[in-house]
Amino acid sequence: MTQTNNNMTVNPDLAMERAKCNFNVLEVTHIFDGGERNTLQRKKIEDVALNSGASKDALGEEHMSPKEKYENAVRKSCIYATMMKNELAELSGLESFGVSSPVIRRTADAFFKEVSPFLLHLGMFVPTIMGQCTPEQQSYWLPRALDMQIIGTYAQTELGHGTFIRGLETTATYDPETEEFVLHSPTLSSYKWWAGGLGKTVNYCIVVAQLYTKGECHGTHPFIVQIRDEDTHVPLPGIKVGEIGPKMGFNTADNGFLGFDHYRIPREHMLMKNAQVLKDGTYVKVARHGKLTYGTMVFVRVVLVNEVAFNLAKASTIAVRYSAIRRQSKPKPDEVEPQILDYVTQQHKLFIAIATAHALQLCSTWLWESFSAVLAQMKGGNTDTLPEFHALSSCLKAISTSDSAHLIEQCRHACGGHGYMISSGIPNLYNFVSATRTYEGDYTVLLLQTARFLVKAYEQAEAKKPLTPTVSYLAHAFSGSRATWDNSPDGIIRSFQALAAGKTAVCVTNMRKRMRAGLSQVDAWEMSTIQLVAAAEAHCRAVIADTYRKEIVRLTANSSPNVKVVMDQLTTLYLYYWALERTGDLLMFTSVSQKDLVDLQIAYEELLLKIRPNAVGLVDAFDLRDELLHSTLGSYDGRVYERLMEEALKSPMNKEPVSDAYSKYLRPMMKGKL
Ligand SMILES: CC/C=C\C/C=C\C/C=C\C/C=C\CCCCC(=O)SCCNC(=O)CCNC(=O)[C@H](O)C(C)(C)COP(=O)(O)OP(=O)(O)OC[C@H]1O[C@@H](n2cnc3c(N)ncnc32)[C@H](O)[C@@H]1OP(=O)(O)O
Ligand SMILES: Cc1cc2nc3c(=O)[nH]c(=O)nc-3n(C[C@H](O)[C@H](O)[C@H](O)COP(=O)(O)OP(=O)(O)OC[C@H]3O[C@@H](n4cnc5c(N)ncnc54)[C@H](O)[C@@H]3O)c2cc1C
Repeated sequence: MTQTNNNMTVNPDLAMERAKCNFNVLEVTHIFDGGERNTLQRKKIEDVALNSGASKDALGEEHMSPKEKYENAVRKSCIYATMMKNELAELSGLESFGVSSPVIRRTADAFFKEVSPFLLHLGMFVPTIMGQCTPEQQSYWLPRALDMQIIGTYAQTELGHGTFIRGLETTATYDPETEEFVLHSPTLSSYKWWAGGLGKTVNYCIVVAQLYTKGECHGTHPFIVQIRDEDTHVPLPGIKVGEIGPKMGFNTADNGFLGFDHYRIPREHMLMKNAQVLKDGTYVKVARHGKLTYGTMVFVRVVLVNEVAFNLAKASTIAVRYSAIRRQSKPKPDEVEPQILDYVTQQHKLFIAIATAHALQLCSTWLWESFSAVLAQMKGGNTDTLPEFHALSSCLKAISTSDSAHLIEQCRHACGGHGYMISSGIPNLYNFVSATRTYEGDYTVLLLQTARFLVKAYEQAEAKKPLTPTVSYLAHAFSGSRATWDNSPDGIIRSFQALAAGKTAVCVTNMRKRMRAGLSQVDAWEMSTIQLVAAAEAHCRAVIADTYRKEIVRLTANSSPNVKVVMDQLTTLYLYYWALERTGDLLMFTSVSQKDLVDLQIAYEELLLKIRPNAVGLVDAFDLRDELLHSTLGSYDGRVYERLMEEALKSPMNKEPVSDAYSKYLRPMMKGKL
């Protein structure tokens, strides 16, 4: 066993990997964090939040009953929220604590193997108050929410409808006599369903309901609604609320249901930034864009790209470290069993996960900056950039969550049987991230939103009208010849854009054909949706590839030579991987030949070998403390087998030498006395 500086006993294979790494790990950490200052600030926050040991459980969460798990999660949420109000608020340098800080959010992961019941309070309740309230409403609600005097959630989805918001059934009918809204759930399918924290934790929620005033329906609007007594926490009369039951993950989030029986709230509890109902019941539209009430969803879609990048970084750290200590099979009889990381197929499974974590992390920062610019313009009354941003955030949310879920599962495959243990950390990561593909807008549904934008942009390009930046490549779609293949990074990115343009053109052509053949526009669109989803996916891959490449070139401009090399290798790997995944499309839409593709495969395999010696260094650069990983397989010291055994011995099943099930069932059955 090798000793490190701080006297930690480290598995010798991992120690060897670290000795072999040829680049400065800290420099890459700074790139991933967005600069040295951010790294220092993150570390300070982690030290304060995690060094006290407050995040630890006496008994592993996985051995608790559902009720114990929930109560334990509330206990730790309260500890963490108190830390946020006190020590962490100042350190995080945020005006309003925690609300948009990925570091605060990530540090919280040390406290929860699943999720906090407060996630929706900070993730959607507070952002909705910030985004949908008038200044007067904000000054009343925001301090109470930030100080955790009230805890809230976001109740939009109903039993009958999640995707189709316009189809929601909950009604909010204005009564000018009492200046109140009457909230009502007219059917079983109108019951709110899913909101995180609603089951047992929150006392307030944002409710999205169909607004009726003066006998007219004005569509869905948000309302802030008290559902439990602020002192006793008992549900208020007219409210039917509870928890929806066990799920694949999110089992500490007490997702809930909620129904209203003619439940009254004051007029001022409608969130009135974008639309108002006056005392006499007159409806006044304030916003210049009809979809601004969907703003919180757009915010969360942006946040999620960062969230899944972080979770993928965790899974790849676990799987790469484990692959460095795990030895299996004997391809060369005279040599020792190799580390499984030496198998090229293993590298193929894992290095794309590292590269994707980088790509998504950098895209998320870029997306956040674009979002801030759109918000700043909207403050000045200009909503022109919103359609492009909605299209962009929709596809990035869809692809980042779907790719991350797939790659986390691939990391589990890479860990063999031990990856299936809860204690490996990977099942919880997968259960969490696979939900992100569905919530906040399902994958297919969001890609079809992007496709709407692409088709419109294509028609603009056809009419030689100006295009917005992310689709400017469509201007080249009418050259009449296939894009020229060239295997440089810029050449591959141009090919990805040609794929997206080509697929969009095919969709438009097919829809026009179908309409000429007599189909309505809606039916022609529906018949083309498989290809429209593929076009939007191709567009998103082009955007991610282009952004990742540009950002890495920019961020490594002053890096040391070896960091430049390894970062360049990772971006190239990302481009080769996706080119090889899409060979059929490249053959359709570019001049690539069979020989070019065979050469590209060989170049890809050689690149894997070049990255191999730096693999552990690359995941170390994510700088994920053991407390965040929650993993027997991925800890920094690589004491995998010791940890697996330690965890197994904690199982309550091992507390008694003979299980009660023996005398109750096994013995009678074996003795023929059952
Ligand atoms: C410290 C802690 C800090 C942070 C927390 C950290 C992490 C938090 C992470 C996560 C939070 C935790 C958990 C979240 C749990 C999940 C919560 C939820 O799921 S809430 C519910 C979410 N629900 C959805 O997302 C529903 C999806 N459906 C829709 O968005 C819409 O219904 C639709 C599919 C977009 C369709 O809408 P609609 O029918 O109204 O519109 P049309 O299709 O007819 O389109 C008309 C026109 O409008 C454009 N448009 C649609 N949406 C938008 C938008 N948002 N912005 C701008 N424009 C929009 C659309 O493109 C059309 O344009 P056109 O083509 O006509 O020009
Ligand atoms: C863990 C978790 C937490 C959640 N938390 C919250 C919360 O806090 N608050 C809240 O309000 N909601 C929450 N939700 C609900 C979530 O937002 C919805 O489940 C999600 O938006 C998908 O909607 P749906 O369930 O209605 O799916 P559906 O729309 O019924 O989707 C089912 C299938 O139909 C397809 N489909 C639907 N419409 C179309 C279409 N137009 N074209 C093609 N295909 C289509 C979808 O692609 C999907 O494959 C949560 C969900 C989960 C899983």
